[in-house]
Amino acid sequence: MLQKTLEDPWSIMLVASEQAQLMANLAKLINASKTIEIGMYTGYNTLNMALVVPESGQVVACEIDDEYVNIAEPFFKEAGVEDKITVHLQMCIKTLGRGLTLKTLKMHEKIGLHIKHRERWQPITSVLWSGKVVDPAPDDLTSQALDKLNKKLHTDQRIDLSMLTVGNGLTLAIKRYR
Ligand SMILES: C[S@@+](CC[C@H](N)C(=O)[O-])C[C@H]1O[C@@H](n2cnc3c(N)ncnc32)[C@H](O)[C@@H]1O
Repeated sequence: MLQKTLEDPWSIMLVASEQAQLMANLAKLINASKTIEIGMYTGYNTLNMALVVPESGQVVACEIDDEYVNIAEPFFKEAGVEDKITVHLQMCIKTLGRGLTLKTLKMHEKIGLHIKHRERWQPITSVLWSGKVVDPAPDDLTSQALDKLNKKLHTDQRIDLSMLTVGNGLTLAIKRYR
């Protein structure tokens, strides 16, 4: 899957392997049985999650580009985890509107979603966006959105935050219980 993805002109979108490994370990730590991937791309992290959730586990993957779904699905099958994965080929907002409650929630902020969730923690990738979040250009809406999200999370009293300089930046937002 990795090799196939690296042939794609947009392979820069691929999650960093050390991020994927950390998220898999965290998912194991909390015994996650359901995960959602918002922006699946060629399915690297979706497969990563499907390999760590239990047999009865569920991985929901949102993707709008069928080209990526077509790349991903044979690899899910080859890994023997296709029964755990449900791919929704549509705008993620439609899938998320179905009242999913999930223990681990990966939000790709480029999608521009603010998700209110009831679960404990949420990893968010690409929060550094190659450093462009430091001084977003006036026409760079993605960097502006990420900068806004980072600042919002930083002051949010409902969560504890860890922003890791791994890959393109990984934020772990952990809900406070008190
Ligand atoms: C940075 S890539 C995700 C990388 C991926 N999570 C991985 O494991 O490597 C973002 C993906 O989100 C998809 N996407 C963008 N907007 C979307 C939307 N509104 N709903 C669903 N998918 C979306 C894009 O087509 C792209 O494949």
